[in-house]
Amino acid sequence: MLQDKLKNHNIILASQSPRRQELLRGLDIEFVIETRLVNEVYNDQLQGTQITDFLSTLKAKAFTDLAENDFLITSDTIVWLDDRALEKPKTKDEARKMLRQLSGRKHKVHTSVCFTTIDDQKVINDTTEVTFGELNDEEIDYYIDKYQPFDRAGGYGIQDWLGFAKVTSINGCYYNVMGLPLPKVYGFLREMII
Ligand SMILES: Cc1cn([C@H]2C[C@H](O)[C@@H](COP(=O)(O)OP(=O)(O)OP(=O)(O)O)O2)c(=O)[nH]c1=O
Repeated sequence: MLQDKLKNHNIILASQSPRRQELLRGLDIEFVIETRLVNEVYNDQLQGTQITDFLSTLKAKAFTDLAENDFLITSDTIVWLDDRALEKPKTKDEARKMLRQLSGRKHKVHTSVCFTTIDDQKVINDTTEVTFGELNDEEIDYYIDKYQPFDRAGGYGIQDWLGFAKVTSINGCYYNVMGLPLPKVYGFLREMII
């Protein structure tokens, strides 16, 4: 089993996201959490998964002191709509604007995961299509005030009220929307860890 092979490795999840921590725990893998400050800036020529590939790799760059058996996992998620990335909203107005844009439409959620060891680095990504029903202003304000989605890409969490009430369909991995494409991560670890 993967769990036995992983005993020789020190898995580090470099993420402050409570969702990512909870999701990785779901794979029954032992890991430690270590976060470092990263300035998440990218070239605006990048599109879709190019952005998340770049940012997940950038998050790994802060770890210049990996030990022999360290296995670092960094990740990034964006909402992609009308050829633009919706990241985490900084203000209530920004969140409101994002949710109005997402209302009644289909968008993509891209997540990349970067795996780094002392002498190797690989990036995988996954894309899920999410369709929202119509959101009115009362619902949008209720959601923002109660759930404060400022730490969630696109200003929403599929795992909370808005997801329950308004996501009418998804095409692809649910966990990818929450921040980690778990079956892909598990498959990758099984292949890579010997
Ligand atoms: C779309 C969506 C995003 N999210 C979250 C997952 C990520 O935490 C966040 C996207 O921001 P990220 O910049 O990918 O991650 P982060 O800053 O939260 O954490 P870290 O860089 O330390 O790993 O949005 C949800 O929880 N549910 C959703 O439905």
